[in-house]
Amino acid sequence: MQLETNTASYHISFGSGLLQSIGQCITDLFDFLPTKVIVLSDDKVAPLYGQTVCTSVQTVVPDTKIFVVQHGEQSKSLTVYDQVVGYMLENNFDRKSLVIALGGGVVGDLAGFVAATYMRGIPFIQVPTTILAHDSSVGGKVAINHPLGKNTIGAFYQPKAVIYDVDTLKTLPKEQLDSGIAEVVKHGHIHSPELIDWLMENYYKIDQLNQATLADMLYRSCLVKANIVSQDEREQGIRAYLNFGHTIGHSIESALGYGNIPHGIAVAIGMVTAAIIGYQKGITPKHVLDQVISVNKFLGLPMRLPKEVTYDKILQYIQYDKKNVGGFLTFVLLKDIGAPEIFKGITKEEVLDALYYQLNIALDVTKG
Ligand SMILES: NC(=O)c1ccc[n+]([C@@H]2O[C@H](COP(=O)([O-])OP(=O)(O)OC[C@H]3O[C@@H](n4cnc5c(N)ncnc54)[C@H](O)[C@@H]3O)[C@@H](O)[C@H]2O)c1
Ligand SMILES: O=C(O)C(=O)C[C@@H](O)[C@H](O)[C@H](O)COP(=O)(O)O
Ligand SMILES: [Zn+2]
Repeated sequence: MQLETNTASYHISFGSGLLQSIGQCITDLFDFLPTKVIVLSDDKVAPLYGQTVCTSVQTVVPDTKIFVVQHGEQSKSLTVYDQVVGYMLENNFDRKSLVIALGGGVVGDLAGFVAATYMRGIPFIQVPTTILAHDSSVGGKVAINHPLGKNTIGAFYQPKAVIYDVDTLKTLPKEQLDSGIAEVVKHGHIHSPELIDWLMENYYKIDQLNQATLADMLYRSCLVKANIVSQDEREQGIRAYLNFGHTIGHSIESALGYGNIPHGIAVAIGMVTAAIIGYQKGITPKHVLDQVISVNKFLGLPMRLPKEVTYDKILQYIQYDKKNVGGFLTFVLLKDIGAPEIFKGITKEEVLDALYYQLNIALDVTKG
């Protein structure tokens, strides 16, 4: 799959055994080989795949080093960013060096932000290893978190390539499956009713981690993402649709302290809240709200806020959402499945009403 934006054009490869060929990819991508390569990974992924990647890259760039951060959302921080940049400076990484992000969305966002800012920008390649990272590795949003707001320190900076070796998914813990599927559901709700149907029909194989079905799902979901990003790289309009469920989702993540809920799980809850807000405003038809709820139920995705998150905290953190303009809360709401729209000026009362409603349906669903 090729993604064309205003600033870049790059290939997203899906397949088996791709980690072993990253060295060759680098040769194909660059007229002049990078001077040095830093492979950024985390302490769960590096022991599994770090050596394979480094060995492949070292065949073309002998000066390749791996830098390993702790796994988890806490690594998307200024502190860890500072450690990576410090390491690169001390080891004489220059403007012709290359960053490779080997891992899930945390490593991808962090490494991308390092690449975007190190000496005002050096190239990077995304090597995603989670299901969720089909979303994070494509499209060039790179960021770290501030304690007050998710991804509030970041950039739009496209990778030179995305290399998705689906063999890596064999070691992904099962609990990461749901989080990744939530972003597939999001892509379906905003752009592709067919993707939702496909997901429901194929869920048995997905749940069994059937590799071919997983690869098919990632391809279908990436198509949606690539389509939207190619039309609106810098979120001047329709790219905000990709934020469906994220206003509340990000607030839940911030309220719990980063790393205490997987991103996709928070988004799954946020999609239900957004569907309720839309329903209560007369924008989202009841059958669409019902479908959002039933898809979550079918896939075993949660419906309600974690008990520890108070409504006050949600109202506090939604203030820092990047979609807000001039202090007006902005939500992506559904007019239909596959037909989102951006709504400015949602009030805190409307959000609170939706959260009460959500608690009640969540209780009903649990009873049922
Ligand atoms: N930039 C974007 O457009 C975008 C889109 C969606 C999400 N995100 C960001 O992505 C992050 C979440 O990404 P994630 O869900 O991939 O989380 P993650 O990167 O934390 O990975 C989840 C866990 O799985 C482990 N892991 C990863 N790959 C593995 C493998 N193949 N085998 C065994 N273990 C493996 C990791 O060590 C980690 O513990 C969030 O910070 C979110 O904000 C960004
Ligand atoms: O690519 C996008 O655009 C998205 O919104 C994708 C989201 O799934 C992702 O979580 C993104 O990082 C959220 O963006 P943000 O601008 O709200 O931080
Ligand atoms: Zn997301």
